Amino acid sequence: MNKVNTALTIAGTDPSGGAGIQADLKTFQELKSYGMSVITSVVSQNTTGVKDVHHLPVDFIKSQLEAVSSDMPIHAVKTGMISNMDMMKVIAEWIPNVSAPYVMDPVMVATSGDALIEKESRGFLRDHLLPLAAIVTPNIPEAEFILDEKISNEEDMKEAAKQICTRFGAGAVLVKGGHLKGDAIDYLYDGSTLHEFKNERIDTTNTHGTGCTYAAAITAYLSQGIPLDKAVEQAKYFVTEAIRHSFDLGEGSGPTNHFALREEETKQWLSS
Ligand SMILES: Nc1ncnc2c1ncn2[C@@H]1O[C@H](COP(=O)(O)OP(=O)(O)O)[C@@H](O)[C@H]1O
Ligand SMILES: Cc1ncc(COP(=O)(O)O)c(N)n1
Repeated sequence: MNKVNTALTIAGTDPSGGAGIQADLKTFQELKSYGMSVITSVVSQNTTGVKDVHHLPVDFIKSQLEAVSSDMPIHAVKTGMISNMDMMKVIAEWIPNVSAPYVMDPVMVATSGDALIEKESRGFLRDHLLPLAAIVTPNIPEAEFILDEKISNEEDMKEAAKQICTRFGAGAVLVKGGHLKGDAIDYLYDGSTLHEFKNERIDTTNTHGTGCTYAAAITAYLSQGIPLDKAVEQAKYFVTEAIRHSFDLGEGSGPTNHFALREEETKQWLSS
């Protein structure tokens, strides 16, 4: 019998394929986890920004969650865009029934600057979903909102990772430094140890969906039983290569390349 590890994403969509559900499923597939998805909102967006949003009825989100969990094993689960409090409540009630690591990407604003969740629901996300997560992956503006403090440098990022973990109760916190200048550095605090993940900053504006892709890669590796610090280390490599080999598609911030590792492998194979 074929054995496979499964990963579920609960998020909004991106018809241009670089972010949201589409980025998550591509990443799961590349990393050889069986991908499954529950859609929260259908988003009319592309590399230039969000045009329109259609929220699915909460009962329909519940129905999708029940359909997948009543039939399929779930080895890791990730959430992305959850637009409002009613959706958050349904998901927060459902998550504890799944005995699998939960990766929370606290999506608030897209790279284009468009808001993806209601402003007044951000606090609910922090207070009710974040404590359920094995790992939460805020970028700098998201970490600033969670703590209500400014984050200007690496020392602030390290402190923010610790504070979010201890004050709000996530199992681990990965503060991502994509929005600072200099090297692309992220800090993971797992409740006892601080880990640094550092890569050179790649000179590109093609960063649409990087946060989704990174969190999805962590989810895929966790679904395979890889320990958290290794899962983040490998996911950092995956997202860096996805940015390095990103595509100049669309008029705005282009998408990352989810099959970049295959290109690297092919190059290594050809030169060996
Ligand atoms: N230009 C870049 N070159 C290399 N890595 C980057 C670049 N921009 C972002 N990253 C990395 O991509 C990941 C996503 O980070 P970030 O942009 O902070 O999140 P988000 O997409 O949620 O805003 C992080 O590992 C960050 O360090
Ligand atoms: C449905 C959905 N979810 C998340 C993002 C954030 O993407 P980014 O990583 O570019 O901020 C997005 N643009 N759309």
